[in-house]
Amino acid sequence: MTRAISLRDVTKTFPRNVVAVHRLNLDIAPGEFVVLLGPSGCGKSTVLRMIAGLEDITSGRLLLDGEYANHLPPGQRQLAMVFQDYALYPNMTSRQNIGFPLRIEAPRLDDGPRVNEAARLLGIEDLMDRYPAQLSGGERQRVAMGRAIVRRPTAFLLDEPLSNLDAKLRNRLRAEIATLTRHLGVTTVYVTHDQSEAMSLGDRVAVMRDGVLQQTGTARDVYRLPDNVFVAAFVGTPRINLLRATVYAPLDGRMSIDFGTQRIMLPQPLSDDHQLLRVQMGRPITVGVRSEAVRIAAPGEMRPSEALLNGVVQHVEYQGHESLVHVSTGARHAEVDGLEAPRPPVARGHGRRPRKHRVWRMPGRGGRSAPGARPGASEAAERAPEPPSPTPSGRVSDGLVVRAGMDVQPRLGERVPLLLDLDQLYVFDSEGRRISPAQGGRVPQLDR
Ligand SMILES: Nc1ncnc2c1ncn2[C@@H]1O[C@H](COP(=O)(O)OP(=O)(O)OP(=O)(O)O)[C@@H](O)[C@H]1O
Repeated sequence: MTRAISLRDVTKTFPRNVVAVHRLNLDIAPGEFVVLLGPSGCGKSTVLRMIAGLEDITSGRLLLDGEYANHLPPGQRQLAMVFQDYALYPNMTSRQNIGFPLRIEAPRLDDGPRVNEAARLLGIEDLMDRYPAQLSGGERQRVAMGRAIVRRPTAFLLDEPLSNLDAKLRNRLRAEIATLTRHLGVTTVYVTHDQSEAMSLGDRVAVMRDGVLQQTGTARDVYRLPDNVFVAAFVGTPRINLLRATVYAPLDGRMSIDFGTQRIMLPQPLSDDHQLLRVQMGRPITVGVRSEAVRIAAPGEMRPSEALLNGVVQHVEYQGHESLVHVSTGARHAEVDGLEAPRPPVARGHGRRPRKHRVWRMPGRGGRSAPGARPGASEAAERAPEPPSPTPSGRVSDGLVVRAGMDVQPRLGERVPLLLDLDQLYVFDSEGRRISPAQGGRVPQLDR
């Protein structure tokens, strides 16, 4: 049996007027796997605890299979919760820990068959006579999962169940949890602040910020069509580049986006999405550029949908199959409130002065130097940036992060041309709402 879970206008206020969750609406279908994602303190655990009955709902309604359930004690909800800290009884073996809920529920029942079944599903048959102190973190979490599934709950509520484990084990257990819940066909609500975990699990992701639900959708939709700048910044690795800009839309000239030190002209005729930018004329906007939407390549290789910017290489993160190149364009980066860790500022050239005016060459392509911008496509070349200069705090403004294949090996301080795919540009208004691409219209593609 599985469960539909609905939250209708649910608010949770703690003493001293701490609003942990504000008017949250979420419908979870029977058998669905939904991930609650958001930074620390955004209210994810509180939502889960309200569903479990461990926290009272201040206002709004919880429905289980369409029935009002705010008043039901936890034991009557048939939901199983798993926490990050396992919470196993240290003086009980795995077998006793897993069987414990059954012994409480029905002391005379022979729990053997159900405990064995849980152990088999989790592949922990050989660990059943060990005590928690004799188990690794991953094994303990499997036992905790066993204790959750043994009661054959109608839904799983998992609160960061893997965050105490190392990265490799986390990946493995993540896949196991997804397989197990699918096999059991049980509704699952999974809380995490790790966006890569959220993207790899679950049918849908619900992104929260400051107690408010920002967006729900498949991982792909949330990545491709973020409703606002917060979702765009929270979902995706490396984090989306967010640049402050202004739209210029003269009646008798071409529309352009001005980044302060450089400007890109939008191709004519304007696409429907670019038309939407006209009303933003003169207002501050935020332009979002994912690292796969910009490439380091000679202007001669520019495609019709691309525009040129110039920048200076600040830092290169070697990743094996590719590099993440941080390039300073002189554009100002937009800050997003409520994100845990802003990108660390990049130290200027690891202590070395970037070499000024080094000309970028494409390795293995005849060492061609970058010619000027294509007429009409961009004003980048005429207004190329100077190497990054320190901010008043002494930090260098952080750069645009660009993915580069192994055939591109830029050096620190090198000036490089950046080809920006205008079809993959996101534009957010001064309130952070996505203007472009419009819903249902052209959407940036993941695959290139
Ligand atoms: N019992 C409580 N009393 C007062 N405030 C609380 C209580 N529990 C949680 N809060 C507050 O409610 C807000 C949401 O907390 P919650 O634990 O739901 O966030 P979270 O997104 O799960 O965070 P984390 O990822 O760090 O666990 C926070 O500001 C927190 O300080």
